[in-house]
Amino acid sequence: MKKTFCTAIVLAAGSGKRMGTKIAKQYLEIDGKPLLYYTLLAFERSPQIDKIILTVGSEEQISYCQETILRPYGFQKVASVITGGKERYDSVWRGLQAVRNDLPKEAAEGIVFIHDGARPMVSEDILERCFQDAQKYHACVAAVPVKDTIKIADENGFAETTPRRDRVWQVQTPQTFSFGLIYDAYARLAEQKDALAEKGIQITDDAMVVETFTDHPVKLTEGSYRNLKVTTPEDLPLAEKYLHS
Ligand SMILES: Nc1ccn([C@@H]2O[C@H](COP(=O)(O)OP(=O)(O)OP(=O)(O)O)[C@@H](O)[C@H]2O)c(=O)n1
Ligand SMILES: C[C@](O)(CO)[C@H](O)COP(=O)(O)O
Repeated sequence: MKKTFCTAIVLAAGSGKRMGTKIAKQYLEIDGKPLLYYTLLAFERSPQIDKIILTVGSEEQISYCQETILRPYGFQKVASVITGGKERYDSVWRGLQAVRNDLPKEAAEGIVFIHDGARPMVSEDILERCFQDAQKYHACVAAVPVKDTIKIADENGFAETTPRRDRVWQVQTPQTFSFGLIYDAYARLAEQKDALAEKGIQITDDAMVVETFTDHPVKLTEGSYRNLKVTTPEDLPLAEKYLHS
């Protein structure tokens, strides 16, 4: 049976403000290699992934990635390196358009994995589970049950509500979709993002775009507590520990 074409959009166009380092966090090194190397390696090695679209922060970063990561380490699946946008969702939208414009038509008939470049610990097991669930449900996100009690705050910083902990999940990436579903949802976001911003609606993940513009349910797929997003300084030694274990 013909394999479903799978594309990964790896997001690395952020500036890493919360990390507080001079260079963007995705280029911080572990064992002499940038974090982004490890993220790309997971998708390069995955038998599910056919092509990768990489979004970076600038034209200079395109050259930097090609010369210091893609060429030296022989990444074959990276089909395009493009510049992202101001917000994460802008970068995703540019990546989705690249899938449609730069890749064979099978890509737009297949599945797309949208993944944070700052999550270098993504495993083949997670990719496989996301592939299976995306084939079955057409929309899924890697996620783990929260361990702490979560509270929703009011505007004054007081606890307002406490959701049932057994119904609260901490969402990760990849966020994986049938390409047409996520492309059409993002096309509507592109038209309405200013109106949403005026209403104070923050689009912080891709599932939200599907939830906002479609009635399609999004499956929560088992991720891993090791699949952390390197965001603040204390995350780096943890990522290093996980990479070595
Ligand atoms: N305009 C943006 C913003 C973020 N990202 C990417 O999306 C992922 C998750 O975003 P986040 O962890 O917030 O990264 P930054 O935006 O770089 O971090 P910060 O918010 O601390 O600046 C990262 O791999 C980041 O590079 C992106 O491609 N384009
Ligand atoms: C998409 C995400 O990784 C899911 O947890 C998260 O929302 C990204 O947020 P960020 O502020 O762009 O890192």
